[in-house]
Amino acid sequence: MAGTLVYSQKTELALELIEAARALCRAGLGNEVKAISINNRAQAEELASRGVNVWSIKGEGVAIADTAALASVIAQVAKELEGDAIVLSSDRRGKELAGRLAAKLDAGCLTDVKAVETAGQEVGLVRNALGGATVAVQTITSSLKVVAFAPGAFPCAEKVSDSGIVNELEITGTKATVRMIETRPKDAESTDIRKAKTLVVVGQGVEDKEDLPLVEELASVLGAEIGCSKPVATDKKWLSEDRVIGLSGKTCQPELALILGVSGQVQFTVGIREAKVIVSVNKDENAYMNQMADYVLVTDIKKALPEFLQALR
Ligand SMILES: Cc1cc2nc3c(=O)[nH]c(=O)nc-3n(C[C@H](O)[C@H](O)[C@H](O)COP(=O)(O)OP(=O)(O)OC[C@H]3O[C@@H](n4cnc5c(N)ncnc54)[C@H](O)[C@@H]3O)c2cc1C
Repeated sequence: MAGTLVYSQKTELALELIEAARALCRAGLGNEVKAISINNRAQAEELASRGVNVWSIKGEGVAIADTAALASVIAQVAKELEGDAIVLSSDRRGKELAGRLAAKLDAGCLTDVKAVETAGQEVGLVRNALGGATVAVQTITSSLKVVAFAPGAFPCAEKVSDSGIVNELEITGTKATVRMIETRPKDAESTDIRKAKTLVVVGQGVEDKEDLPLVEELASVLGAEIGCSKPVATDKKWLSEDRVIGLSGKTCQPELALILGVSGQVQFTVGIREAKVIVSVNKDENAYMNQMADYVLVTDIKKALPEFLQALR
């Protein structure tokens, strides 16, 4: 038995993956967590401070956006270190990397994994199935496994006094397939709604864009972040995609979710069902969202928004 290899270019996610990989080891997959860091010495040291040995790889010309080149590098390292499992983050880039690596290494692969269980003699990987309507425990039967964990599924590994070792490794001959022309920071409104204690959620029931400032004011009075259903971001483009809740967005666990005009399709509710208190405002008393809510207000949002603000200001 050899190692479980962890990689994410984002340090916070890599720290979560260390805990995920430890859970895999406890369940019987691999006996040592090892981390990979590519062209990022500072990250390598941060990971080592969590008590894992790190391979800090210098890959000339390997850009983070170049998932084909990243996959080549990680595949080489996995062979060298005789990894049993490669653990990635199920964010956009991580999912692409997972598929590429699995194909390169002839490994089985699961993405969007939320937890680890033992399933008989096997390691069970817990993930949503049937579009989020149910939860399944699945196993990978190939000897080498690629597992991508949902961001936030595990807490970040804590610093320990006994740091791991940072090993330098140079990889040459990787062919870059992407040329980086420019990098830009995300726009200022970008946020991580997964961390919000209170969420005001905009659904398509918020029919007029002119009502968004009222929603923003309501969020500000409540000290809340704004989330949304998918069509509000992807079809209407009123809010950024990193605010989408659900299967193709984020899974949130706020103390309070005030949900404005969301019908409650399973692809949405899978991302909010762990909220402590759900309030649904919907003019349709039979909306699915209301079945999950702790409190339901059957009314038109146009009427509810000013009244909420008047009561809370
Ligand atoms: C593979 C796949 C992945 C998906 N992933 C996601 C995902 O991650 N997140 C997501 O959200 N969706 C996702 N979807 C889409 C999902 O199925 C729904 O289409 C979407 O959630 C609907 O958004 P909505 O509830 O805002 O809009 P609608 O379904 O149109 O619902 C609007 C609601 O507002 C109410 N309403 C209308 N006007 C008013 C008013 N004036 N006052 C009060 N209430 C009003 C209506 O009664 C209705 O209940 C996915 C779909 C697929 C196929």
